[in-house]
Amino acid sequence: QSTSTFQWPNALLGWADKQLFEGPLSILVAGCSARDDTTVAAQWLRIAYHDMSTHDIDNGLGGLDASIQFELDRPQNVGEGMAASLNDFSEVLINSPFFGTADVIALGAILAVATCGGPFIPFRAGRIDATVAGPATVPQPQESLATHTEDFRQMGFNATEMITLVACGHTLGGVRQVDFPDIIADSEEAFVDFDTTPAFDNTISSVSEYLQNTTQNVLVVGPNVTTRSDFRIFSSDGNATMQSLLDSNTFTQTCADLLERMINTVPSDVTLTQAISEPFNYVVSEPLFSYRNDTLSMATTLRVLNASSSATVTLFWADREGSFCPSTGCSVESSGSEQVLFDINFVGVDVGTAERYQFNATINGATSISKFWFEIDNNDGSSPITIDNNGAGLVIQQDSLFVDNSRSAGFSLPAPSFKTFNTIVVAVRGDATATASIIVFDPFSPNTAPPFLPVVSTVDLVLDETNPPDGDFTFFAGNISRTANFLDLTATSAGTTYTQINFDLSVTDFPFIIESSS
Ligand code: HEM
Repeated sequence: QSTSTFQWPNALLGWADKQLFEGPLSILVAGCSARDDTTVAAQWLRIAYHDMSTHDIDNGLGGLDASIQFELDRPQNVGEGMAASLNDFSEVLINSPFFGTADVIALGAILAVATCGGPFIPFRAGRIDATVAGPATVPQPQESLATHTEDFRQMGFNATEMITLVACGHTLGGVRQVDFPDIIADSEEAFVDFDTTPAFDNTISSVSEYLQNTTQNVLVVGPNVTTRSDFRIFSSDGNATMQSLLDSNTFTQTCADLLERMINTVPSDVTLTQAISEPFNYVVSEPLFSYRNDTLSMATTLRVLNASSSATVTLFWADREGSFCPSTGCSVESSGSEQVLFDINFVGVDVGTAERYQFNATINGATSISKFWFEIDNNDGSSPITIDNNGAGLVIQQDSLFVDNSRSAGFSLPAPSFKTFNTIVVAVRGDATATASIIVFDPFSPNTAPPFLPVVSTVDLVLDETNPPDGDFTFFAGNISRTANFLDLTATSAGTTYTQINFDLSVTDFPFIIESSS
């Protein structure tokens, strides 16, 4: 078993891998053409820097914490790209109870740099979103070199690192006339790019064009001398740092290191996960259960990196007492597989191939399941590989409370309501005297302008008249938004409370029922 696979369950690492390698942000940011209203990469990098700029190394507060959502009315955060980026991040609906907007901003910066041909910066997740604005500490172009040097020191970067970080940032995008009419007077010019290539590079870039005195960067040569902040910063050490960045390997490597430090600048009480730079070897999706006629069904998938085309993959499980039951067949071969689409390919990052194997296990309802594991036989004479969570197995925390995958459904109501919703049916081991509720996490924000905050609500479930008791189970139901992606379940039955946290709704495959008016 590979060490590049995390101990299951780990909702944060699983989600971080999924959003980095298979998530929708790569599709949204793909392409790095000259700056216009359709290219988003540059503004995604800028927002990460502005959000990080609230860090104060002296007291450990601030950093990349999504406080930018509450700071957009400040002159230092002027820019149409700011609200637009937050809108992009909100629309993809990838926030979750443990993966906030700050993680999405960091991920956006990584993918923006990659799609423009820059280095692929490893991703750490686990940032904590601020709930209020941070201090007003983002440097502005009209401020002095001394002010900027002190601002960057406070963020954790010395004077040389300041020069480099600005040069790395200002190889993408440029200045918008509507945002900075004092810098670009000509209202006919919508954008003035920092350099003549949209790419993240130094060959024809902010660095070489600056040193050759051919730069068009308005923060270097703009008519307004007061706002030539890049000129003051770049020349502050007699161009020594800029000269060193002429070497393209130095440029790429130094930018990779500093941008990584930038996006990982977080309040000192925040602990980030391990760095992820390649997909985990094996990823197991949320097991989906359903109970019918005394039988428990479990569906799950296993993603295998660089899978062999001749592989046979088998799911095994142990019953409630922990025993394995070969005679009654506690194992099932995968029902099929599909090639994984690594969306990160859209930004030019090649992470190899993977196959996702599907499993549908039919489990004796009375003896149930306590844990499962997988075996991969490549059928090439090599020993089969066991995927068993470092020996512990993939443990089902309890089998007395679960979302019933085949009884839950999506609905679309006819006019005049036109409402759409999911009806979540939850199975509880117990009778009608049990109670059940769910905490619903919906990443869709009703706000039309930042902050785009997720909606978290509690729904008390009611006894489900359409699903009469079956075996030991009674069913409870409630309606939730179709964009909700995570649930915490709680039920109390005969004095015992059961819980299941972070149930991943995004992998469910409920039927969708369109009701007609007749
Ligand atoms: C003293 C420090 C800095 C100042 C005064 C400054 C100033 C500016 C200004 C005025 C713009 C134009 C924004 C607009 O019109 O929307 C801009 C754009 C940009 N800045 Fe900076 N910046 C600084 C440092 C940085 C750093 C450290 C980074 C990242 C590492 C960065 C990344 C960017 C990017 C990518 C853009 C282009 C945005 C776009 O095209 O939408 N900046 N900067």
